[in-house]
Amino acid sequence: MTAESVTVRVPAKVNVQLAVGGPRPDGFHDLANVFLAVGLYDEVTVTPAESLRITCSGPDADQVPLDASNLAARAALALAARYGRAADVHIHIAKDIPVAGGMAGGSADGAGALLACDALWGTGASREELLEICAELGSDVPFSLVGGAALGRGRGELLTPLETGGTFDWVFAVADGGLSTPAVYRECDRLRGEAEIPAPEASEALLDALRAGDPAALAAAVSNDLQPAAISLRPSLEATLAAGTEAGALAAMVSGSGPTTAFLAGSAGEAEKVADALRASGTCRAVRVAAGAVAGATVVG
Ligand SMILES: C[C@@](CO)(OP(=O)(O)O)[C@H](O)COP(=O)(O)OP(=O)(O)OC[C@H]1O[C@@H](n2ccc(N)nc2=O)[C@H](O)[C@@H]1O
Ligand SMILES: Nc1ncnc2c1ncn2[C@@H]1O[C@H](COP(=O)(O)OP(=O)(O)O)[C@@H](O)[C@H]1O
Repeated sequence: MTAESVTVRVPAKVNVQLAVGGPRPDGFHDLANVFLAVGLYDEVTVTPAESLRITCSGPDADQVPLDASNLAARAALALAARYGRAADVHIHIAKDIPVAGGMAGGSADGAGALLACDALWGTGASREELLEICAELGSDVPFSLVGGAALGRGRGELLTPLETGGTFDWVFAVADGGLSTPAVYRECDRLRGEAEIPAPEASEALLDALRAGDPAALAAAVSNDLQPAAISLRPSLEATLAAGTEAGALAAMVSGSGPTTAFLAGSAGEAEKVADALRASGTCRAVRVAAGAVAGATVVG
């Protein structure tokens, strides 16, 4: 690694509320998407190179595309195009966030590569410009840059930061294989049929619970409109959710579009107990423990 490398650390997310409106003419759905950044991280390192190249390491590395469809490559190309320069970097992704798991790993890499290239190239781009590029890359990418807790409106890209009054302890059960986000939204529409869909709104009780740092109150208020669709496409998630509930989790839910399932615990110690029980249950591929809220994309070296 040369002295010119820049490394950015970017967290995963869990959606503590995901309220989904009806389909829009552009194919997206309006959301009230309450994001919480949690301490599972990808690290994105950019180094000057002859031309754009991507490598990836980590347990799920074989599932990450290494061509121009990778969100990190798209981020580098978008920033380079805006500043009239070549995207001549080697991007290395040290991936710890489960792939296609509903934890925004690809979005994290997009935000990470953007911030890393910006620092390496010294573009002087404003925060607003970076957020604009993030929104072009994907609905969840702006949140990966910002982190903490935030309400995402529109398709999730219009962020309002939220206060959190304490740390929330989570357990994540990683499932075998991924779920396609567009397929889960389509299944949500199919299950809803002709029903009238109200405009999505953030729950006041949920925002109060975040502000108070109260896990029991948060557990009572969490919701995910994509959960029935994820379970419809992957019925085995029911068994994982039941195993976490039996183990004493305060709340058990699908993380975003899934198939990762998320369990809120009352303390770090409780989280370890839930994690042990999930590991023993044989209902998932891997179990991770992480707390949030944590900071968004951050230059670490
Ligand atoms: C569901 C959520 C919850 O945070 O994330 P995941 O759980 O998959 O990580 C997000 O809405 C995913 O955001 P992201 O993965 O960035 O989606 P995008 O790349 O913008 O869009 C991919 C596809 O998802 C669908 N999509 C996405 C966002 C949205 N508000 N409405 C949609 O219908 C569309 O079919 C779109 O073509
Ligand atoms: N840097 C990246 N890391 C992971 N997946 C990526 C990346 N760039 C593009 N993708 C694609 O995005 C899809 C969604 O992956 P990911 O962002 O991890 O999940 P989710 O959208 O469920 O949070 C993957 O199947 C993969 O094809």
